[in-house]
Amino acid sequence: MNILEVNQLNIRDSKGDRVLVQDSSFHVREGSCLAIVGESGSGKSLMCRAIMRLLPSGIRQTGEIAFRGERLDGLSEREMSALRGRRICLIPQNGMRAFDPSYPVGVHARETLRRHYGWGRGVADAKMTAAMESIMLSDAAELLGKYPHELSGGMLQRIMIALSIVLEPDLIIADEPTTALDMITQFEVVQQLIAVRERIGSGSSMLLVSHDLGVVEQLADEVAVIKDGSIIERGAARVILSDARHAYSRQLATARQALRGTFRSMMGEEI
Ligand SMILES: Nc1ncnc2c1ncn2[C@@H]1O[C@H](COP(=O)(O)OP(=O)(O)OP(=O)(O)O)[C@@H](O)[C@H]1O
Repeated sequence: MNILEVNQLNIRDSKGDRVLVQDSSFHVREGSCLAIVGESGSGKSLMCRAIMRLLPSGIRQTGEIAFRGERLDGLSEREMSALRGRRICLIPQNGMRAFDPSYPVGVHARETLRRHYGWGRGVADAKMTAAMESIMLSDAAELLGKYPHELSGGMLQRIMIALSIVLEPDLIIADEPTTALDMITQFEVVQQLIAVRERIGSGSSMLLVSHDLGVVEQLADEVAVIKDGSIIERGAARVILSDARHAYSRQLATARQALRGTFRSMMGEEI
């Protein structure tokens, strides 16, 4: 069964009258991870935000988006906001964007958990602390007391991952979760995303966006390749990464070889 189905998604800049994403269709199977890969500017982030119905003003979307068979494009804003975070959790590209800059990150986490689960401060903090410890973030109390600008992008991303462990969403959308992180932090964040999928119930479904096929190889079951706003190839991750039909996909796959060696050596495997 598909947890997410996107049909004929079109995204257009209504001011500039530019087509940014064209006729894109894809689905995420229950319990599996679909990676959308493509170079910078190809439309990946816009797709994620379109699913969450969080596109900036001036950008228009058309097409069908169904989550567990229910059309998201037909929901009211109130229904959609009840679903965001709780059932579909977006880990955005920029960790800073995930948190309200005017409050310590713990206040944001508490408020999110109160809104979705009705938990008070004590329960919310205890759950966050346990989730943070489970992904090797110690000193939870100190971290939760800090404002977003006092923490690095990688740390904010990890706190967001901890929050998604507590929220137990049905679907995680991870938009370039490792961009702008150094190699060690990238490796840790990927390990934590693997752990999140294992930890949440029978295995959380994931839509992963990345231009880094080293990361995709670690996480994805299936891959869709996007170029200039259109999906040009889809298939099982091992096929796309090793035997893609499209020249552009093969080019991306070649670029991954260098990263693959680094990841393997970090994992202690022989290259
Ligand atoms: N608010 C906006 N108004 C107009 N054009 C936009 C807006 N946001 C994004 N775009 C354009 O849409 C295209 C796709 O952007 P998008 O951010 O989805 O790319 P991406 O594949 O996620 O790349 P990256 O990994 O660099 O973020 C780009 O050409 C970008 O300039």
